[in-house]
Amino acid sequence: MKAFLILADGTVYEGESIGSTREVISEIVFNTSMTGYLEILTDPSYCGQSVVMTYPLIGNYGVCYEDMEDPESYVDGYIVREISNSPSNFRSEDKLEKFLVDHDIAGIQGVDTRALTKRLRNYGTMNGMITTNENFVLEEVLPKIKAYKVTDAVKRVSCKEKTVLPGDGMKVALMDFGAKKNIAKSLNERGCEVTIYPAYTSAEEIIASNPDGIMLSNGPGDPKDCGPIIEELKKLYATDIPIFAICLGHQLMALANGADTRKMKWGHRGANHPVKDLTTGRVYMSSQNHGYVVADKTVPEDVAEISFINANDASTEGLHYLGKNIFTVQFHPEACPGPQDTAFLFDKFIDMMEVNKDAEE
Ligand SMILES: NC(=O)CC[C@H](N)C(=O)O
Repeated sequence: MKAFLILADGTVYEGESIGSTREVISEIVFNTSMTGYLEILTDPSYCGQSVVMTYPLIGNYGVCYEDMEDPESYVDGYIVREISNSPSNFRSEDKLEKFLVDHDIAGIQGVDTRALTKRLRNYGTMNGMITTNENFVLEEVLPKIKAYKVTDAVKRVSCKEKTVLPGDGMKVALMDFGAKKNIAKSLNERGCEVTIYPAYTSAEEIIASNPDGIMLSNGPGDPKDCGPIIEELKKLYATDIPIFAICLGHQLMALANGADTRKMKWGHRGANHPVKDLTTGRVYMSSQNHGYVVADKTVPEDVAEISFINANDASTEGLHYLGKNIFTVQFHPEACPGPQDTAFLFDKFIDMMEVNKDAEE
């Protein structure tokens, strides 16, 4: 069956329908990872978006359900050059197309994803519609496409009740704004007892549970849509509890402290984004998925300093809060997919919690 991708600028790409045949309007973003498609499809930060994979053959090692970063997929649409129908991998349990059907993801293959990505780079991230309706009327659908905005995303993806992963090390409260599984796992593997809290849990409840540290997760949408959460983070900042934050968590902590965020032209989504540690000068490869960023020069100088920058475009990739046990990063130290170069940041967080706990005793 034919399928069409219609961009907000009126460009139409014709391809073949894969996965669900439902019609979706979403934000169209591209990811440059060569592998890790299942981790990408189950990263809750893509809620309300359709993902274009720039690598031309996707699905060639099948579906390994263990690799999922969330039991659900919040990706609306999936755009590829070619989907593999003959996966070859001893871990594979299914074909990728079955996964797209099972999770109601509207897919399209046969798209010139290079041309599409160039367009998104030149004009910036755009909304788009994926449809199997051959009789669409461009003038009718374009206003709807243009009007689309990702809303209430954190509420949709966050857990509804708190859960505990037992451990006999440091006690960590993980705020789930749409957390990828490997964040809790990375802490738990290092012995931490991880309590995962719904995004809208009050600061009072977190503080009353007396955690050794607080982890703020990644998550979807515009950070400025999370006003009530930002208010709670201000209260958490005011305590002496060590805090480590990733991606959306990093953006929200910056907003809670007087900095600003802005939407990037096309964002960073891939598994080889170089980030430079400004203390040592060393560059690490990182996994990334973000469309917003902490705006340059908006971080109050007496509150935090920039710890990492992106080596490609010099945008802010990390903050270290002055006089506080708080550090935050825009990239993904939990990887999945992607290089594990920056996993040492979890060890840094654990050291920080231990030193802080010793000092208190
Ligand atoms: N992975 C994330 O946490 C993304 C944060 C935010 N939704 C952005 O796109 O910038």
